[in-house]
Amino acid sequence: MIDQEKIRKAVALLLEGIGEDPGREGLAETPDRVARMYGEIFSGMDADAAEPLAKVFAVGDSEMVLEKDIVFYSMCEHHMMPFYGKAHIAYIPDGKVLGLSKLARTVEIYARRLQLQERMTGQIADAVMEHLSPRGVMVVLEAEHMCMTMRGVKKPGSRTVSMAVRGAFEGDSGLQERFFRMLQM
Ligand SMILES: Nc1nc2c(ncn2[C@@H]2O[C@H](COP(=O)(O)OP(=O)(O)OP(=O)(O)O)[C@@H](O)[C@H]2O)c(=O)[nH]1
Ligand SMILES: [Zn+2]
Repeated sequence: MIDQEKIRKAVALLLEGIGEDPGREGLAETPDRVARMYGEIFSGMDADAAEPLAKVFAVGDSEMVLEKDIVFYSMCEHHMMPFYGKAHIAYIPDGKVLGLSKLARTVEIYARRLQLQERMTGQIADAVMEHLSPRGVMVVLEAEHMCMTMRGVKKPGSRTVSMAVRGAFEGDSGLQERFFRMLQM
């Protein structure tokens, strides 16, 4: 559970630490604003992917389903700076499909935490496997990390691509190629 009072105190201290006066007019409400903002951008801390993934629809035989270009914003756990980009998720149903919005809701749950891109990629794949039990799932995330663009090595435009495969996609380069072909369509 997010402790807004602790965040407010920490932000006031942070302002002092960078040499600001937390009491000056423009900053007076900043600790409270940041606490509310963190409540929003870390809302995934209190969320469980079991909830969006609980509602499924029965289907007969079905081919690969790809939900692509799901925009996400997350925060890297090393610098607490944003990383953001797109998630692409494919699964091969085994008699059940998800409501279309549910994969995007699952991405939101894992993005709105302090994250590592690779861990988030695996968590999305594992959640879909666990709750939908499809024949297989493949997740690709592409993102720009502000800790690499605004500071540090300063390489704007560089993107990190991560992928996770589970079930039928594991070791099946043909299926993985079909994923990338569908992504390009
Ligand atoms: N693998 C991985 N690395 C990340 C992610 N987000 C940030 N990083 C990296 O985490 C590393 C932290 O490295 P450190 O050497 O501990 O920190 P630093 O001195 O600030 O490093 P620089 O960013 O190189 O200045 C950096 O290389 C970041 O680019 C992520 O999602 N996945
Ligand atoms: Zn970082």
